[in-house]
Amino acid sequence: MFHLVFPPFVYCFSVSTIMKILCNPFFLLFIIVGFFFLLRVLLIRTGLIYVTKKWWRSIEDCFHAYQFFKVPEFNENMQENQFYSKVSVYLYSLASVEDSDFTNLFTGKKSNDIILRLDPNQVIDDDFLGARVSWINEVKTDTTSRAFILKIRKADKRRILRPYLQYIHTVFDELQQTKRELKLYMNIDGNQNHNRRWRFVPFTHPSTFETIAMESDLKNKLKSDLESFLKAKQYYHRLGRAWKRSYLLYGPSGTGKSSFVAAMANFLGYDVYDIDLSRVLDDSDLKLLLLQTTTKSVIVVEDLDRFLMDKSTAVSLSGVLNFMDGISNSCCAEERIMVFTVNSKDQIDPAILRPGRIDVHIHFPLCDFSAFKTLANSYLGVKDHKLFPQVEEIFQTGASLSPAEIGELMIANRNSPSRALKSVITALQTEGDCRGSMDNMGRRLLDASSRNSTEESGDHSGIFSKENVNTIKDIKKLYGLLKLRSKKSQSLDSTPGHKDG
Ligand SMILES: Nc1ncnc2c1ncn2[C@@H]1O[C@H](COP(=O)(O)OP(=O)(O)OP(=O)(O)O)[C@@H](O)[C@H]1O
Ligand SMILES: [Mg+2]
Repeated sequence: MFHLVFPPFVYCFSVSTIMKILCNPFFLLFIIVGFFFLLRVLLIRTGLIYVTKKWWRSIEDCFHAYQFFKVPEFNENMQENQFYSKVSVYLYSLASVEDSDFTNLFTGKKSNDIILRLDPNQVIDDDFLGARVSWINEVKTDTTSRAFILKIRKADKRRILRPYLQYIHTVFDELQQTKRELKLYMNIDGNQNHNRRWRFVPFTHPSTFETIAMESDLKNKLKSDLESFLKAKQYYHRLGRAWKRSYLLYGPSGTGKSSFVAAMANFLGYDVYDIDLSRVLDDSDLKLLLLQTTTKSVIVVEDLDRFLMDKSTAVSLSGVLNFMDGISNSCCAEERIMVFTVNSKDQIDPAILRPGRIDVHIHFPLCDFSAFKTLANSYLGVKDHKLFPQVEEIFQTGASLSPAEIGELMIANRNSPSRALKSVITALQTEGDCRGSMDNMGRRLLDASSRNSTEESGDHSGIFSKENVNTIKDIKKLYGLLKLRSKKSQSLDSTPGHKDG
């Protein structure tokens, strides 16, 4: 038989003493705090906290009346609602997007950037002046129309709505100043969707004025032309003119016209609207597209001459003219640059080129020795080389290639500048000489001659017609003559009376 024997001090705690300790408020407080601490740890560790918050919120929601404000993506004229874009930028800057239950992840502008995108009908919470508001990313699958819905408590509305909307404007402006992600808009097939005609992707073209091989004087002139355009809002308004400027880029294929458009957009920080004329239904569809562009944008129509000559577009000449004039209308007038690219001005109707429709004509020639040196510097990191004199000599014979062709040769041989230069020399001697043939050299001569005659007399017919250019010998003779003349003239021929930008 065993007996439990406790140490003597245990017998000191009588039941009444234990009761006393339990009823001690400090002990009770300690127990309660400890309990809540453990509960919190449990909720957070297991993620039950989120479930609890959701329950709590739905209970809370039952005791409040809410008001809803819709911010649609387009207005009734199908023009983009600027406030929608602002809300979008604002919401993506919120930490709650990162904390939300579900978010889409996409590659950003740089390949190692990751950006978050809301799912259709996803809800994002925000706090403002102690009040909680929610945004719903409404996407209707049947109409593809999108909107943000602001949900705000009626009790808070009077106090916070206006300052909150103002706050969104301010945050947007600040974010725009620090980083603006440019967009490249492309028109989608007119038959597919009559409402949403533009689709965009981030505009990531790396071309800048520094990477374009172009006569430095001309480049500087163009830069200051754009700079003064940016500052000329008051000036244009005082004249009662739309704050816009139109450029015609003309020259053979691969001479940098498209790259220049990208450089312009990057320089101005403008979005690009690239109009594919083959996807435009008719003249009024083209106007609708213009109507749906936003301010601070470069609107580009590439290869206009090809479309008009091949008739591979449903848009007529008068449609194009109306489109060019349409930008003067108040609805789509502000802060827009319009750019048309063509291979040659010869086939273009003079009505398109008239002052007011085109303000600045920029010629993109095939490579000369100076452009070649710029390319060698940027593609190969070579400022001077023992093969340069040989290259210069070949250029002097009239042989030439486009910057695109020379660039490709340099990229392919970028590990060995000597090999790259040798391959350029070989190409100039073989293919470059072919440029002296009727098809290419003749075109260049006609291009150059029409440019000179345009600048000097306003006559588009050109001094040299194809019939006059018969033999390579003739061509080289004429080319030498033209080179002398073209040295005197400039490639930037701002239309008289339009030096206002
Ligand atoms: N002047 C230039 N300076 C630097 N790179 C150039 C230049 N011209 C062409 N390139 C390079 O050649 C390639 C083609 O140029 P781009 O597409 O701009 O020519 P394009 O004149 O628009 O041709 P196309 O008339 O065929 O559309 C680009 O990769 C570009 O980097
Ligand atoms: Mg192009």
